[in-house]
Amino acid sequence: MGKISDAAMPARRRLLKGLGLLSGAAVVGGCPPGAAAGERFSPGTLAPAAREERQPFYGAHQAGIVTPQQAAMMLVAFDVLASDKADLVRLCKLLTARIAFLTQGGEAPPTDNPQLPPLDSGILGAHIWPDNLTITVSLGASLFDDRYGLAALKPARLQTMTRFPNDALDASFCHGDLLLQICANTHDTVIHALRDIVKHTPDLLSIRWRREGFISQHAARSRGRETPINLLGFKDGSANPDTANSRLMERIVWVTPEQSEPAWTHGGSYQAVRIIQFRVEFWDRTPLGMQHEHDEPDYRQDPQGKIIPLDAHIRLANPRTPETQSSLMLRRGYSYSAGVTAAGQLDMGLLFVCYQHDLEKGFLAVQRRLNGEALEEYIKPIGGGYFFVLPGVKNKPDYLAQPLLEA
Ligand SMILES: C=CC1=C(C)c2cc3[nH]c(cc4nc(cc5[nH]c(cc1n2)c(C)c5CCC(=O)O)C(CCC(=O)O)=C4C)c(C)c3C=C
Ligand SMILES: [Fe+2]
Repeated sequence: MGKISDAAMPARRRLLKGLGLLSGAAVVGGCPPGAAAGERFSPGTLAPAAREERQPFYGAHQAGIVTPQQAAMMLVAFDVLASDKADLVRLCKLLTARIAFLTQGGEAPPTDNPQLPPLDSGILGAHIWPDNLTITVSLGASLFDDRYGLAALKPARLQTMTRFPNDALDASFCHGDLLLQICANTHDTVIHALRDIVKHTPDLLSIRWRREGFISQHAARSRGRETPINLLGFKDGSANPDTANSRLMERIVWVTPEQSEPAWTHGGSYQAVRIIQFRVEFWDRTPLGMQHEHDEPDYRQDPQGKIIPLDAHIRLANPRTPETQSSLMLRRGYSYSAGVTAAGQLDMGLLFVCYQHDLEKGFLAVQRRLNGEALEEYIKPIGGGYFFVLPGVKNKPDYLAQPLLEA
């Protein structure tokens, strides 16, 4: 294995200075059911694993965004096959019913007739435990084409993801009419949920791409006290905004009536998804630099970048100036490990997911600042897309996307 040249060392040292080793103050988030009194969890940390744990389905916002991160996740993008708007309504009602059931749990439907296929995959046994499941539904810009007459109602900032300079996008891992972000305490529950939804929608949805993610078991076992470590070895998520602060979430994450957006979008959020492959073999051959995690940086005391270089990832991502306050976002990333690339390298990386009330001011502004950063030597974005997370379903007879489809 070749030794990395000296010339490459400062780049990695600089990266470490600006990444996990100066990761900002620990911020805390909501308190999930089943947590001990006083225990709080940030979005970058895991709730206690328990199959009885349940996230509410009904509410102003969908679950799975400010929800403390579960251990297992899957992103599944679909092409919608619905033949017309009425068929799209049928799909949304079906999704609502399945998600409401799966996230709250209950008895698996019995199969009385051995001649017929079973109604449930059976992989969770006779009882379907909620297992902290969330299924978050979002729509891609392509759903607002001429198929369903929704063009005039498209969220103002929703667009098709285009290539950034360091991207090597694989078309088979990009975009989609509809995206499900499925998260739970265990992968069994995530897979069961996917199979349930696919089984109920064969004429309405066709899978376009899929990726499974996880957060580190180390963080999982710490029950919220430690931020997950990503596959480059950085604590990732510690500088996230406080999800327990609902006023802050209104400002950063949720679309509100103050924005010039169609009324149906209020309570929803823009979601940017990026499948970012890491060059882990290269990274693992590069010497390490610093080793300490510090508190929230004060860039006003370091205008020349002597402590944190001006081009460090965290400084570019959030320069902490009054002008860049509008580009704050909530990150909810997961690691992925998916076999071997065609070039024989480990296919591992980050399923970067972030939420913001304005895609332009949030993800797009931040990614433009990050273009050309030193970290690019070790990463390659290969897929993803931009989506709009539907507002929550407030009450029982209502269904997902109803304000859009009945506008
Ligand atoms: C466009 C948005 C971002 C992309 C893409 C992104 C990729 C990326 N990030 C890391 C590792 C870390 N990022 C950290 C902080 C951080 N990153 C972004 C945005 C993107 N990152 C933001 C907005 C922030 C917060 C900055 C702040 O508020 O100070 C950190 C520090 C710890 C933390 O807060 O999470 C790490 C580590 C990798 C490896 C990566 C892609 C490969
Ligand atoms: Fe980052």
